[in-house]
Order: sequence, then C-alpha cells, then structure tokens
Amino acid sequence: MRVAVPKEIKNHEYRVALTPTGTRELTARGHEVSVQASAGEGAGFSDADYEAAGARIDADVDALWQNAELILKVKEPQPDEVARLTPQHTLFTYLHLAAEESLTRGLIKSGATCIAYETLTDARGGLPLLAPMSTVAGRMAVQAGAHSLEKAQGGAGVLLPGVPGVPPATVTVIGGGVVGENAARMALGLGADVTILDKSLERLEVLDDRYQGRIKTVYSTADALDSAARESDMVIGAVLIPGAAAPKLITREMLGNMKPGSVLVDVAIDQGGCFETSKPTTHAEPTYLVEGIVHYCVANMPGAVARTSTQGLTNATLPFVLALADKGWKQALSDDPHFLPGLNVHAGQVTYQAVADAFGLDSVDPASVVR
Ligand SMILES: NC(=O)C1=CN([C@@H]2O[C@H](COP(=O)(O)OP(=O)(O)OC[C@H]3O[C@@H](n4cnc5c(N)ncnc54)[C@H](O)[C@@H]3O)[C@@H](O)[C@H]2O)C=CC1
Ligand SMILES: CC(=O)C(=O)O
Ligand SMILES: [Mg+2]
Repeated sequence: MRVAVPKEIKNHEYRVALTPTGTRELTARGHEVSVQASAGEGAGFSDADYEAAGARIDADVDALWQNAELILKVKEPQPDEVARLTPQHTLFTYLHLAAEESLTRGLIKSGATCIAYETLTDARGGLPLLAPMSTVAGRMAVQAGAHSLEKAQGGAGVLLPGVPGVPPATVTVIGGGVVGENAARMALGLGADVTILDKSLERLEVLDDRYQGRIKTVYSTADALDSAARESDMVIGAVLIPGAAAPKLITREMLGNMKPGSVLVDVAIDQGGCFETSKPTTHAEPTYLVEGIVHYCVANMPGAVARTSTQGLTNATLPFVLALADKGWKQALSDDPHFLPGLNVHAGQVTYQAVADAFGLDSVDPASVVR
C-alpha cells in the first residue's frame, strides 16, 4: 500500500504520525512510505532517519497527497488538508468531529474513508488510541494550570503546595478517566488538595482504592459542581462521552462564584469543552480571561511535548496502521470489532452515531459498510 505521512500544520503541532521505527515495520512488509520533508523534525526525527528506514522523502505536498492511498496524521485535517482528500484516501488520525460541524461536512463531501483514533475501543471498555495522549494531557494540565495561577498570567498568585503555615491550593478534577487520574496524580505529587468528581461510581471506587484517601472522590452532581466552582483554585475539565460533544458543567453564571484569578483548564475542549465559556486556544496564546477567571483551552496539548507524545501515540497506533496497510481498511475493520467504531465517515456518509446526532445528520451502521 502507498502510505503518506504529511507534516502537521496545526498551530504549534510538532508531533508526527509515524516514527522511523514504524516506517521500518511498514517497508519491511513491502509497503511504500512517503514522508513529507521535515515532518518528523519537531519530534526529533530527521529525514535521514526516515530514509534509513526505507521511506521516500517528498518535498512536494501535492504529489504526496495525490499518490497516497493511506494517510497517517495526528490532528484533525485543517481546511487545506480537507481540500486535498478524495474518495481514494483512507485517513487515520484524531478527528473529534462532534466538536466541528464544518470539518464533518468537509469530510462527508470529500468522499474519503475517515477513521478516528479517539473512537476505537478495547476489550476493557477503554479508548486505546486516546489513552496515551490523555495521559500526556492530564499530566500537562497541572503544569499549565500551575503556571496560569501565577500573577503574570492573570492568576490569583497561588502556589499549588502552599508553604509551611499556608495551606495548599484546592484542585478539582471533573471526570476521573485517563486525563483526570493523571491530572490528579500530578496535582497530588505537587502537594495540592485534590478532589475528583465523576458520574461513574465504579470509577470512583477504583480511584478511592488506588489513592487510599489521598485524593478525595465526589459523585458528580449540580451541587458538587457548584461547590467545586466556589472552593477551587484550579478546576480541570476531563469529562468524555465518547464521540459526543462534552456537556457544559461549569456555566458562565457559576464563574461569578469562583475566586478571582482561579483557573479553568478545559482538556475536554477537543470535544467542544465542558465549561460554557471555553473556546479553543493555541499554544501560541493558550489562555484568556472571562470574569477574572483564567481559561486554558488548548486543543492539542500533547503537541507541546512532541517527542514524548509521538513515541506514546505511535506505540499505540502502529498495530492498527499495519492492519490497514496489510489488509486495506475494509478487511481490517471487519476483522476487528474494536477497530470498527473508529470509522466516522465513509463515501459521503457519517458512520458514527454520536457525530450524526451532534449535527442532525443521518448515519449508517459501520458494520453495513464493511460487509
Ligand atoms: N486538549 C487536549 O489536548 C486533549 C484532550 N483530550 C480529551 O480529554 C477528554 C477526556 O479524555 P479521557 O480521560 O481519555 O476520557 P475517559 O473516557 O478516560 O474519561 C472520561 C471520564 O468522564 C466521566 N464523565 C462523563 N460525564 C461526566 C460528568 N457529567 N461529570 C463527571 N464525570 C463525567 C466518565 O465517567 C469518565 O470516567 C476527552 O475529550 C479527550 O478527547 C485528550 C487528550 C488531549
Ligand atoms: C487527543 C488529541 O486531540 C490530541 O492528542 O491532540
Ligand atoms: Mg482538535
């Protein structure tokens, strides 16, 4: 199969979808891999590294896309990339379609087969291609939030661990999944007073057992969210309803009850955000203020630690990339019931129910498409 790896073009996105190690796995199986010139540079991989693994380096972006059958990316296609997609292409990347109607409509129009990392499942009920980046984003959320609490960033001037005689900051994490647990662990490690809210009692039991009371767990209700807003120095939004737009859990009205200079870190921004006043930001300008509350809403947080993130992401995607290249998308998806939910759009139709629901579109069952 002809596999192409474009250079990412989203603001401050330095990850790349395939490492030289992954390239070698593909070329050893007889696949042709074209990597856009300097695509791996931000993650510390040179063109020569890819060439040594058997890839062709292509400086001509038009030719790269035109010759490709399988396109491997990291971030959702940007408008210039959507314009390059045709029915011949299978695209494998993060899509987060429920947050972006124009992208969804663009992919429908393209006729391409679009498979999202974030909606693949595993036998334990997890999201195996979201998990590595959720781990990164959860860990980064506390770094970003701690920086945002500094006065120069508009924050209240609070140090997470406090000092002897001054109590630590209060950090609330909404959603105790992969992002949430990793954020809570980091905040705990830095000496903050940490609480996790979740709607899943089962998940709260796991966390309670794992942290033995060092992290408090609270069932997520409107009352609990009200208290979290009033009492916290930092609130981290880490909820997910797979494939769907995030619920708005902290409203604009609730900001008035928060301490001035406290910080909201909305990691769920890639699914539209879980705070009413969130809007996507970039690493170039990560924060903004609403009613004296600092908002950090970067939709590609792992891009900032591209070396670690690229390795973590490609470790998880490689088996699926190999299946797509070896068997073609139809056979690969039909052979694996956990790969199948990755299919979001095919030949002009939405194949993921929650995405169709978000925009009032019709959807078709992905199983019917691979038969
Ligand atoms: N901004 C960024 O750069 C990145 C963002 N993300 C996003 O972070 C979000 C979280 O991802 P994961 O932790 O992997 O998901 P997950 O599925 O592991 O965890 C989500 C948790 O939210 C809980 N939840 C759902 N509704 C809730 C509610 N109303 N109140 C409290 N808890 C609720 C669920 O029970 C679950 O435990 C996703 O939107 C993901 O796309 C992930 C990586 C990078
Ligand atoms: C999950 C995601 O959107 C990211 O890693 O950028
Ligand atoms: Mg996004």
